Amino acid sequence: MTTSSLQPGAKIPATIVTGFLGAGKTTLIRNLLTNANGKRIALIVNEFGDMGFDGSLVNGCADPDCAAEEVVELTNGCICCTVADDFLPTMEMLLARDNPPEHIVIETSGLALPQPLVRAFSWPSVKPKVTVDGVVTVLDAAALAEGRIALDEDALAAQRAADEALDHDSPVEELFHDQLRCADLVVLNKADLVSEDALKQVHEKIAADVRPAVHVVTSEKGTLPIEVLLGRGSAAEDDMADRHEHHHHHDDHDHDHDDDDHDHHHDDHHHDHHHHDDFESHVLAVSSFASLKDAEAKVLEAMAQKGVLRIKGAVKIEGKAAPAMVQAVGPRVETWFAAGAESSGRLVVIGLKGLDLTAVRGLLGELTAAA
Ligand SMILES: Nc1nc2c(ncn2[C@@H]2O[C@H](COP(=O)(O)OP(=O)(O)OP(=O)(O)O)[C@@H](O)[C@H]2O)c(=O)[nH]1
Repeated sequence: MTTSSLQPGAKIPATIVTGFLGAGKTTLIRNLLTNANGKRIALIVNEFGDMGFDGSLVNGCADPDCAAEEVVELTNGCICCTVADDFLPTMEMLLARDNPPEHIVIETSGLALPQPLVRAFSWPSVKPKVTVDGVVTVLDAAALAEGRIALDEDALAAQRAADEALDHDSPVEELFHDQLRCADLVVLNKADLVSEDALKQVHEKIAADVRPAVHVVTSEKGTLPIEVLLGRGSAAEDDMADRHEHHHHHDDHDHDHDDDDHDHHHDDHHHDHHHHDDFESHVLAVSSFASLKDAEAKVLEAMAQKGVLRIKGAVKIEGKAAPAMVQAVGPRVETWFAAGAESSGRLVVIGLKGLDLTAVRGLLGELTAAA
């Protein structure tokens, strides 16, 4: 099965993974690459060393234009390159390859602010070809439960002092808030190390810093389904207004009111009997929709049901030969006709265990026998 659903000529989606030292970014990404299912992912990191790839996963680079130490090919078809000097040249080099990646994942250094990196995607050589699919902020739930941002705050301070590119005047808490504010998905990692109650408190503590409609999921060792991590379609580079950096922070609560519903959604799907979120996915057979608009409206409504994170598939629209592709994540639903494609007449619904399947079925269709 291929997970690629790019429209022809579509921009390559890029996912930015942020989070402080030791939060579990590398662990999460390693997991993601292992479960790439043949999707060709390019990974941009500051240091290869961190990734801990074993030799069997690494090949020499086939591209004569790139220095071997800057780019490595992984045997699962993925590529990994380091940001040697600057982010943009690395990106341009990736885009110029004969066989460009299907998805780009960028691991930021723990102290980098995501906002300036997202803005770099508006650069003329990059903007037409790539879009920010989502900013994933990984948090160390164990450290946060103890009232710390990183378990090893001394190491964090040392990392900070050593990095001349950083603005040393802003307190580390501000960086933390900014990483949260820019997130399209927040991962509360290391859930195995904390109690249910502590996890709940951490969740409450960060809630005000997370933008409305952003999901907070918990994980152990960053193990999350690829569909939850990738394909969020946030186009963050065109949506910076609400991802502001620290200084406007106090205004945030005003925005939050109209989205109380969403916030409740996040709040009640955690902390049942397990320390990490379990996910479930269902395949629904959909008869047909009256129009693209009708499909969009129903899928949007289904996305608002408790626990639903993602809906995708290809469905029939009455009177149309071409099937409509459906991609939905968070508050965004995209539909488009894909001439020549087969309509599976099916939608895959992915979400947290216990999602409101009855409501979703009422809106979209029936479970297929295979599900
Ligand atoms: N117990 C537990 N340990 C974890 C979990 N996730 C990661 N770790 C461990 O935490 C340590 C840091 O994880 P990394 O993935 O290297 O963290 P990072 O955010 O990439 O850290 P830097 O690259 O140093 O910024 C490693 O020893 C991991 O094995 C988790 O869910 N539970």
